[in-house]
This record gives sequence, structure tokens and C-alpha cells, in this order.
Amino acid sequence: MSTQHLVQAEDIVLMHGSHLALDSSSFTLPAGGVTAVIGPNGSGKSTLLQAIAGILEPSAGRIQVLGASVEQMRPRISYVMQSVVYPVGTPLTVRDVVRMGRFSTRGWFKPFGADDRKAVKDAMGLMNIEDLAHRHLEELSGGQRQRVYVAQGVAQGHEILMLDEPMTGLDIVSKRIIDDVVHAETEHGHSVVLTTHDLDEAAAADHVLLLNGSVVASGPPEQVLTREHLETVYGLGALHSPASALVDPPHENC
Ligand SMILES: Nc1ncnc2c1ncn2[C@@H]1O[C@H](COP(=O)(O)OP(=O)(O)OP(=O)(O)O)[C@@H](O)[C@H]1O
Repeated sequence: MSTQHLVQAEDIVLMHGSHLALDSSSFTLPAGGVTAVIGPNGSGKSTLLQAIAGILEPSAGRIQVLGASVEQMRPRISYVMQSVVYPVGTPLTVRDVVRMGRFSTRGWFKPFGADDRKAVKDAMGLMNIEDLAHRHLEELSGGQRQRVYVAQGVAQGHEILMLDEPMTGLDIVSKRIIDDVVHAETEHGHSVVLTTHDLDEAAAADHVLLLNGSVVASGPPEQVLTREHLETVYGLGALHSPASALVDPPHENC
């Protein structure tokens, strides 16, 4: 019996206009658990998430999500961007922003039901932002705002949660909260794909995809986070990383 992949990409090329963001790449990501997408700045991580979420169409190649086309799967994916831009002066409260997540689930024109109110309340509880419910988004710190965006993604209740750098710039408490939420999602059988610059976070994932303008490696952390791969992608600086994640390739004679 063949395993169903969360993502199956065949020779995909991703462009922003005439700018090549990800050169021809083929890889699979497993369904369930956490996949960490890593790589240097500009290596194509956010672009790849956009393609999986159906926001950016590949210029070549094919992406399938859970065996279906991206268009078919788009309503089943929650996607939380690195930074969300709302027009300056938009008087959105934290609760409004989290509620907006439900529109993608139930459509824009149906009135809110009890299930929507529960999803919003639960997501705000999980992200520990109930106290901020009536604050305006623009009054919040960067870390507080980040928690609101993740709550919006969780409120959607979809089986695939994609988070672009959810931990960047967060204090240890906020990181812990997001980490707990990510693992709660996987316990419900959902799949989480997140981008990160933290090799320790990547080492804690179930699967790692290493990018550098194309896919360099894809597999379990111990196969991807090797000195060889990291030196190739990051240069010698990787050796001075405090990450406990670095793995030496096995010696042939031991
Ligand atoms: N809207 C855009 N228009 C043109 N080029 C873009 C656009 N967005 C990204 N790029 C380019 O595509 C490449 C990949 O960018 P991407 O944002 O996917 O990288 P990243 O790995 O997520 O980087 P970071 O770690 O800095 O967030 C980069 O060279 C970037 O300059």
C-alpha cells in the first residue's frame, strides 16, 4: 500500500515575476507531524509555502497536496504569513483578526454560528491572548501580534497548518505556547509545515526540508542536519552554531 504524502512536488520551479526563487526541485513531505523548512535568507522558504498554499502557481512542474491538486486542497489549508499587512488605521481588534480566520472556513456571507464562536474562543485560549481581545492590532508588540496571527490560523481548524517563521522574535514563553499548539495540532492528526532559522527547532521536527534556491535535502532531521549539508548551505559559520542539532555523517568503519 502506498503512503499518502502531504506534499508531492515534481520538478517545480517557483518565480516571482522574472525572479527565480526556487529552481527545479522534487521532494515529498510526509502527512502528519511537523515538517520544518530551513535555509538561509532568500533561499525560497516563504515562496515554497505560498506555492503549497496555492497563493503562487509554479512556473513549471506539479505540486500535489494529499494526492489532490493545490486548488482542490486550498480550502483545507490554514496559512499564516510571516507578517500580515492590514491598511494603516484599520480599527481591527485582536478578536476581529482571529474571527477572520473563520471566514475562510465557512465563507464570507454566512452568519457566525456557535461552532465559529467556539473555534475563535478556543484558538484565543490556546494562544493565551484572551486578555488582548479588545485591543487594536496596531497597539500590540511584534510578539503579541505573532500570537494573534497563529491563533487566526488555528481558528480555521484545517487539517494542514502552515506557519511562516512563527517563532521568530518571540520570547521563550510565546515560543513555548506556539510549540504546544503545534504539537496539539499533530495530536489531532493535522500536519504542520513551518519555516524556521533555528536548527534546534528543526531538529525537534519529524521531517526537515533544507533549501538553498532549490531543495538540498529532505528527510528526517538526522539525515538532513548533517555537518556536510549545513556547511554546503551556510558555509563554515554553521560549525560555530550553538545548535545541538549538528550531526556528523556516520564513519564507515565503526
Ligand atoms: N514578491 C517578490 N518579488 C520578487 N522577488 C521576491 C518576492 N518575494 C521573494 N522574492 C525573492 O525570492 C527569493 C526567495 O525569497 P523567500 O522570501 O522565499 O526566501 P526565504 O527563504 O523565505 O527568506 P527569509 O529567510 O529571508 O524569510 C529571494 O531572492 C527574494 O528576494
